[in-house]
Amino acid sequence: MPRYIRLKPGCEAFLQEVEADIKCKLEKVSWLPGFYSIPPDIQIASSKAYQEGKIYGIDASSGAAVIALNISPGDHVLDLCAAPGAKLCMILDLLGNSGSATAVDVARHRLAACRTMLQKYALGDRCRLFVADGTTFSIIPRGVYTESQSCESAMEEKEDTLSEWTSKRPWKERKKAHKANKSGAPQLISRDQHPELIFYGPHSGVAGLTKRELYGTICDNEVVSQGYDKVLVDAECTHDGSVRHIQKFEHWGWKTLQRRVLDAERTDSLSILQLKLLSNGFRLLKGGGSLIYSTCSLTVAQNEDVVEQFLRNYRL
Ligand SMILES: C[S@@+](CC[C@H](N)C(=O)[O-])C[C@H]1O[C@@H](n2cnc3c(N)ncnc32)[C@H](O)[C@@H]1O
Repeated sequence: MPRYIRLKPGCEAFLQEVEADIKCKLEKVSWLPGFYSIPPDIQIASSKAYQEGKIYGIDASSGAAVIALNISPGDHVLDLCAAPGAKLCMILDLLGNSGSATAVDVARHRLAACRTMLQKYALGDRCRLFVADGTTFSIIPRGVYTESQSCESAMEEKEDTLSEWTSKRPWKERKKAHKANKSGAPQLISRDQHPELIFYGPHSGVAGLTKRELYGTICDNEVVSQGYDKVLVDAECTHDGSVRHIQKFEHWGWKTLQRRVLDAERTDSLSILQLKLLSNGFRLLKGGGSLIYSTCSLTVAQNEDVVEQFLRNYRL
């Protein structure tokens, strides 16, 4: 199985330099712009090109899911299960200097890794990251504006206006994060917890909004005109379609395959989660927009069945 890399747009002139750096020839993937295949034994993590953010390690199948979104300039894109962020980086590269991307993930530590990746590739300008449950996430791209406001509440809100992002968090927040880190448990947000904004870029549309505008909700009818142009639901799954993931069972022991991949209770609850994520992603989609549902599983239960059930629910 070959491995794949994606060249950062604008770095095409460095192709030969990258080849010399990782000591192999890059084979262009004809159907996937910017993608190249390399032999499986090539390690890119220690290369200069990777460390300088000229190349990304990303599977061709991940690239295919993003290409299917058909991103156009100015699109507001929602990535509902975004961490660790390989597809999000590609979305932001395709958006360039227009539109915005909103990335959501239920796992704080995974989304924090995504933030690090955005910083490495200098892609955070038009992006905002929310730790939130994608099955209930309700924040629209540009904020909810309320027309009739008393003078007093307008004053109060002015004080609540979000200024430019700073990585300096109030000590209470830092203490909480430190405590959670120390416990070693995965930091997952619950369904009814308020979304937590852990990063936003200067052109993400957040700075200047009041918290009420940012977190305000609108009715489903209004989403038709104010929702996202493109939604990616790259749902949590059993990863059985990833050869590299399945190879890890050589190390974990094949006996654990039953528990990790084939367990009926786990796959049933995953299908329910997948359907909820897909339905909520669709709820936030603008009229005429496009949604891509993807998984890295090959099971019918996590793909065709979920989509079929979704279409039945919406009578589509
Ligand atoms: C297949 S991974 C996504 C990979 C990612 N799109 C990328 O390209 O790097 C699935 C992600 O879904 C997240 N997830 C699981 N349940 C979720 C939920 N209820 N809401 C939002 N994200 C969820 C997991 O934390 C995990 O990061």
